[in-house]
Amino acid sequence: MERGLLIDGKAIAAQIRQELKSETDRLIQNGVQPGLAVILVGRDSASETYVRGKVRACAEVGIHSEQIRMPEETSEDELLDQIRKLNRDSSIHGILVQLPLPEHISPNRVISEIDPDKDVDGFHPINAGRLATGLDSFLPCTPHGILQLLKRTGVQVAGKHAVVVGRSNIVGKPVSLLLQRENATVTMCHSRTEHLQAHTRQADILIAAVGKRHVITKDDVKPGAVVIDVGMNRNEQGKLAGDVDFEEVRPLASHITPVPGGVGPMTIAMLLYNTCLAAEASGDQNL
Ligand SMILES: Nc1nc(=O)c2c([nH]1)NC[C@@H]1CN(c3ccc(C(=O)N[C@@H](CCC(=O)O)C(=O)O)cc3)C=[N+]21
Ligand SMILES: [Mg+2]
Repeated sequence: MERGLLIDGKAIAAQIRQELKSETDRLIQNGVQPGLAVILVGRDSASETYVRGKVRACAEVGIHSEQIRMPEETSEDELLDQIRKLNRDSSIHGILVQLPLPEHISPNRVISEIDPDKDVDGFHPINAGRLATGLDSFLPCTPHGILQLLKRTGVQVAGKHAVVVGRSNIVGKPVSLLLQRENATVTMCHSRTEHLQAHTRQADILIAAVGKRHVITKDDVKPGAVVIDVGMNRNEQGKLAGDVDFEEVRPLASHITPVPGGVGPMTIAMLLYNTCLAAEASGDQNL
């Protein structure tokens, strides 16, 4: 049987970072160095790893980055104050508050406090609404990264049936909107979907964004499907596993993303992209 081609997110993300390096050089020559602030509240080892990855990627591309670490006991008001300060800081074009936040802080209140023009995650309700109504907006990084993987791999999206498993605000909902915008026919499935397999087996493009290790197995996939694995599941030892049973599904798939090395690096690349976009827009306003 034909083996599924690997969609190499690590390599495609490296290519995008290289493109963004030129963009950053150009912006710096015009007097604006893109700047990203990453706020991390509390200590969470997975979050620490991701934030390190973001900071390293910024340095590679020439984006100024600031890490703001706040203790676990930080109050919601203190965090909101920090965000307002960054909203006013003209050297910062993008603000990211690393999720999840401690239990006593409302992520919705926090995200809503970020200036929508600095919301490089694309999580602010203004940006979510702009995306849903077809206006220009910051695109959420993981969904945008998935679209870039499909585009740069030459996968045809228009007219195809995409099945999205998962309905989160961060991945499932926005990726379904982006796929529709690219003229796919989209089915959304979730934890309460009956006969899930009957849906996933119809997919020309299957997006697994469930958050459970290896829930998608070979019986869930139509032969020749393109399989995108958004899962980032860590076991007790911290080892990463996707939502897709990669070894089992790969032989059936036409293309498949690995975990790690698939969607994850693209999420960071698109964050850098949004930060450059924000810096560019700020420059326009200052002309
Ligand atoms: N406000 C906010 N924005 C986010 O974008 C955000 C967040 N909060 N909270 C956590 C999730 C998770 N996330 C990842 C980014 C990169 C990788 C990544 O680069 N993964 C590598 C592996 C990294 C490793 O080995 O741990 C890979 O898949 O190859 C993974 C996960 C962004 N998130
Ligand atoms: Mg503004």
